[in-house]
Amino acid sequence: YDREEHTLRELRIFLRDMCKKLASNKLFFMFTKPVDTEEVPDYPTIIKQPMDLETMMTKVDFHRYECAKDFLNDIELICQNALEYNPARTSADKQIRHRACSLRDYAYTLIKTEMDTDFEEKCQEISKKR
Ligand SMILES: CC(=O)c1csc(NC(=O)C2C[NH2+]C2)n1
Repeated sequence: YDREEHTLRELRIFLRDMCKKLASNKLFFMFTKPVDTEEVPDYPTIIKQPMDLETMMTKVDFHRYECAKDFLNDIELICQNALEYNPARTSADKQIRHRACSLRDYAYTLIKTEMDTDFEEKCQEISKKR
């Protein structure tokens, strides 16, 4: 039991660092906080499952991620939401779509290069048992 809790503690430390790195990149500022439904009233009519990096940091602290795959699923959600909400040919929409794709690719690459494969496999085994 303790060994598993130690593994998940180490995962949370890694994922907090991931959130920090992603949120500190100016390119991704529009993904750092929930969309303000006062400013953008049609957002919740289009995007049914909003996600952002600040919410993800809170989910880390609430032990909502048991492996990096679960974390990347929420990164994917941020990306898909942005592609859905910004479909237009305008440069504004194109720029947000490009940044959403950059966020996704940067997150996958950070995890692939900085996380030990065996460690993620151990986390996924723990996650399956729970
Ligand atoms: C987080 C997100 O995807 C987002 C926040 S504002 C926005 N889009 C716009 O403000 C307009 C540019 N075309 C609509 N997208």
